[in-house]
Amino acid sequence: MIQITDMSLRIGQRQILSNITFEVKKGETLGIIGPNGSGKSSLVKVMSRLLIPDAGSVTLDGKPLGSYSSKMLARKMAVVSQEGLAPLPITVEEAVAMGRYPYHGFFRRNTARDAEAIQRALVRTGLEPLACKLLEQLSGGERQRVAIACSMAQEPEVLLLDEPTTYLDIGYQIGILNLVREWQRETEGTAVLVLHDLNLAAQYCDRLVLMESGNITRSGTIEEIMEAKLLADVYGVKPLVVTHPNLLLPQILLERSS
Ligand SMILES: Nc1ncnc2c1ncn2[C@@H]1O[C@H](COP(=O)(O)OP(=O)(O)OP(=O)(O)O)[C@@H](O)[C@H]1O
Repeated sequence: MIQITDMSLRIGQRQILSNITFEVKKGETLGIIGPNGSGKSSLVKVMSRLLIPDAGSVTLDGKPLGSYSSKMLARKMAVVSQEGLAPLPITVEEAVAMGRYPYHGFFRRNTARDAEAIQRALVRTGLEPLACKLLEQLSGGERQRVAIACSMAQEPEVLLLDEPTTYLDIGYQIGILNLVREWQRETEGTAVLVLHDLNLAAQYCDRLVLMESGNITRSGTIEEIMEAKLLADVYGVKPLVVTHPNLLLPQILLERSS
């Protein structure tokens, strides 16, 4: 669905990403992990055309990303950025309605089809009771849910979520990731998730891409990435890899150093 080949990105004099090659397959959940500053957000920005690489290619459904009009791209792909939604004085419903922009522009009235998509996104994200509240009256976690509702109202084929669980308590973290999973089941959508929590990444992703200093150190199955020596080298910690007793997936336990 998305193919990135030999892609490199410079910003000013700085090499941010180098020789990135990987594929996101239709219907899968791909996790991007790696230490702070390793290039995960920059990679998501390239995948969503917010940053233009200076070498290599990025294609979506076989066509260069650059060949899509903004509206066509927004119908295919929705992005929830790390920054989330600002606490603006607009209602939750108005914010979610912005997700319909690619179908009619900002200044046209919502059609019945738009209203249906907005309502579905509000229900799916459990935001219906908050529909008339202002964003500025919501908690950070609730605003995060609004950002995701907005991206779902967009009815994309691919959702790119950059650290969707940052600042959220464990209940909200699981809630957000379950939401994405349910959306995928219902729509056969594709998801790319940047996650810091490796245990959640192992539970919710089909495959992982591990980044380090602007490069992909390894990409592969959960078992191939959740490997003690590899994670120790990349993160500089001493992880103990154990098997989750119910899910039978690798999970890590960390040891304090002194
Ligand atoms: N606009 C910019 N100008 C210069 N350097 C930048 C710019 N944006 C990002 N960088 C640098 O690129 C590198 C990768 O940043 P990026 O935000 O992609 O990393 P990340 O893996 O998402 O980090 P984090 O986990 O901390 O969010 C960092 O060293 C960062 O300082």
